[in-house]
Amino acid sequence: MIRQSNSQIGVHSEIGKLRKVFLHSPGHEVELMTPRNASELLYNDIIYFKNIVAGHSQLKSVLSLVSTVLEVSDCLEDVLENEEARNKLLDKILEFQGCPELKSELFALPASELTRALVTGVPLKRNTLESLLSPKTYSIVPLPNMYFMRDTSMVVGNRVIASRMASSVRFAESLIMRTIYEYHPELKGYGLLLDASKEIKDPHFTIEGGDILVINEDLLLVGISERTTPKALDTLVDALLKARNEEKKTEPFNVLCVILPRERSTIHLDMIFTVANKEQAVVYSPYVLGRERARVVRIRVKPDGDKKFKEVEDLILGLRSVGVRMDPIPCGGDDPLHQQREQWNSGANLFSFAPGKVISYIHEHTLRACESAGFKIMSAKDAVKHPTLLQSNYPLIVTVEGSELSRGGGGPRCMTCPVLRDPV
Ligand SMILES: NC(=[NH2+])NCCC[C@H](N)C(=O)O
Repeated sequence: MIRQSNSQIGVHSEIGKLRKVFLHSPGHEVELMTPRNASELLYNDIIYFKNIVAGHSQLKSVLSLVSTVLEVSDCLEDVLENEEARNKLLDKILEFQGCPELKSELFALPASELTRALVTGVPLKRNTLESLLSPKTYSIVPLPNMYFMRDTSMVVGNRVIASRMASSVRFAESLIMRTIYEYHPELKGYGLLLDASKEIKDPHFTIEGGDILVINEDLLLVGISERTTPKALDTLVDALLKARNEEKKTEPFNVLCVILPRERSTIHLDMIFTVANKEQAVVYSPYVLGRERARVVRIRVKPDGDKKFKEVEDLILGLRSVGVRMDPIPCGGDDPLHQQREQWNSGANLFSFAPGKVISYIHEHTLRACESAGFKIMSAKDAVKHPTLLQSNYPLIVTVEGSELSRGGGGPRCMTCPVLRDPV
């Protein structure tokens, strides 16, 4: 059953005024990384903890001024009080981590300690010859990517997608999110649009939130990438069709699929394209507009299930073909040198908390391009001092310190998972 008014879940755009958002403030789990395991843990480098905490808390303080902020560990702790939730989640995590013998010990922990154990990991006990000689360090691996909340679940329309992560080091994160959506009193009851988290055994079925952009009620942008497969997208399209038919929607809907290069800096679509205002998007021009631009396939789906596939010229024209105007603002400005350097550090990855109100890292050339496109720039520190300026009627970018955060591999959009936005 879908609740419409006083709905506690609902995302119908990338820019609607933010009401509720998930964050995870990075903790000890990111300090457990070493140069040896950084790349396996999906990091570009080991990072300096104090600086990422400082950068992230700037993000959180700005978002707290404009929206309810849900800390995922608080929500996890809440649901772990529920025995059924605790049981199911532990079974799933222990199964894929291959250590069911830890069940009774972990089950007995208070919710706060169990939360900590699940996020910062459980070291392998060296109490048998096998474990003594094992190359593993952990029975349950820590979750240093958890502050990239965007990827592990997403709200599309009034329903939730639990992701199937491409990398096993992130599996537990999506299982945690799935459990929160199923059991948390503030969030439960909305029904899953797609539970991809259960597809752990199928490597061809992966889908992550950084690849899904909700442009409007009838249009999704999806990256087909190292992280999101065509098979998962086909399933999502069918799930959307079914949900829309249940909701008695009579309009066709469109999905624009952007086939991304498989490079470290383009793991998700939101690394090359994010929406900053009603008709403006920050883009990595070489892959959106240039000669090396990504292929884009439009899928048009009618309520009777009829699907038409068509390759379009580029993403901006693809958007035009479905009635959406988006003027590109070039990440890094016009110089290919700055474009590459700033995109690598998540310069195209911005987060909108209202139409024309955006959070970005500090990238000089990208910010200058945004200024030329009509945005004023303000630091997070100033925003906290003068919060009324966030309500101004001009387009505004609030900057957070991201030089260390970005080395985890993502930017402001990656760190946020909107749960509720006002309609635009
Ligand atoms: N939506 C995003 N672009 N997320 C970035 C995630 C970065 C993270 N280290 C990973 O590789 O999974």
